[in-house]
Amino acid sequence: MIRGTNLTVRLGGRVILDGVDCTVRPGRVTVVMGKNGAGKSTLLNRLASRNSEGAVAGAVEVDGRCLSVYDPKELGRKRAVLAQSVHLGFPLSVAEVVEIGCYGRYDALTTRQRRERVRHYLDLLELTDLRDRSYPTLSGGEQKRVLLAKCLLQLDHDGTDQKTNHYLLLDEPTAALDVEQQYRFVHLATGLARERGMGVFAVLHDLNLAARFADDLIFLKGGKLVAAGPKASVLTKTIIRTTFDVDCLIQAHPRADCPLITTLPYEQPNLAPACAPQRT
Ligand SMILES: Nc1ncnc2c1ncn2[C@@H]1O[C@H](COP(=O)(O)OP(=O)(O)OP(=O)(O)O)[C@@H](O)[C@H]1O
Repeated sequence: MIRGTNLTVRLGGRVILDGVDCTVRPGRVTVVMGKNGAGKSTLLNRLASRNSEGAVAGAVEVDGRCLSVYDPKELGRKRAVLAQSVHLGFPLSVAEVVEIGCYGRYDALTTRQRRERVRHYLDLLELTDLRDRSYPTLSGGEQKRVLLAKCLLQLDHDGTDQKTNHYLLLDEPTAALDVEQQYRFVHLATGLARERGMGVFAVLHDLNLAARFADDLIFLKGGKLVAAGPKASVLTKTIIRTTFDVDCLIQAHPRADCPLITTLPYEQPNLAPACAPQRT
């Protein structure tokens, strides 16, 4: 389990994360939600990094050991992080970017084993046709899938350490994906949690994707925890209103075993130019 206690981050003279407690459990999908600037990426970075910028209080334990005592390679084999966006300044091919996922075990794998793994994850993420393309020339959604393939390869455990927990920390993984790819991704991530016992932590903006995808939810507002816990207990109208300042309806989904959330429109903003001539 990844356990964060009293996580407090101060940046640019402001408290960005304020005494947040949270857990990421193996075999479960935990989704963090909140408005822009609520502190979601900051929380993810704090859970993922040995030296997190601006951390002024709190502790992170990964499977009972303090995050800061992990050797970087050991930590890299235990958890992979998909950042919100990654810009490469040099033209690596798609296959080369995915192969970076082998870094933590580079010496332990033969060239053939590395190639096989790269091929497997390119295939899994439907990237085989793009394998020789230059990464910077890909679309945003294609780049996201390449980085996800790299993360999965990073956690590929060869069947040798099945009992070791692995964690996938994803910052807006579906943001640039088309509708089909979003749902393919959701099935892949939930499959990794259910079948391989992976602990998945994801920042999402889509309430319905979260309602379908998450086991546990964390709601943040202004760097503070609004609520955290199993989906059934925290996915409520009151918590959504407190977090997003938006009213909603929560109904049973007609086709899936999860809630369906409809956000309700609020007053239209006045779009008239500020200096519009007054009508007489
Ligand atoms: N290095 C920094 N210096 C100053 N302020 C920062 C720094 N990094 C982040 N912030 C501020 O911290 C707040 C939280 O940022 P964070 O990226 O965690 O938000 P978020 O909830 O992930 O937002 P979004 O949904 O827009 O991605 C924001 O107001 C942001 O401007």
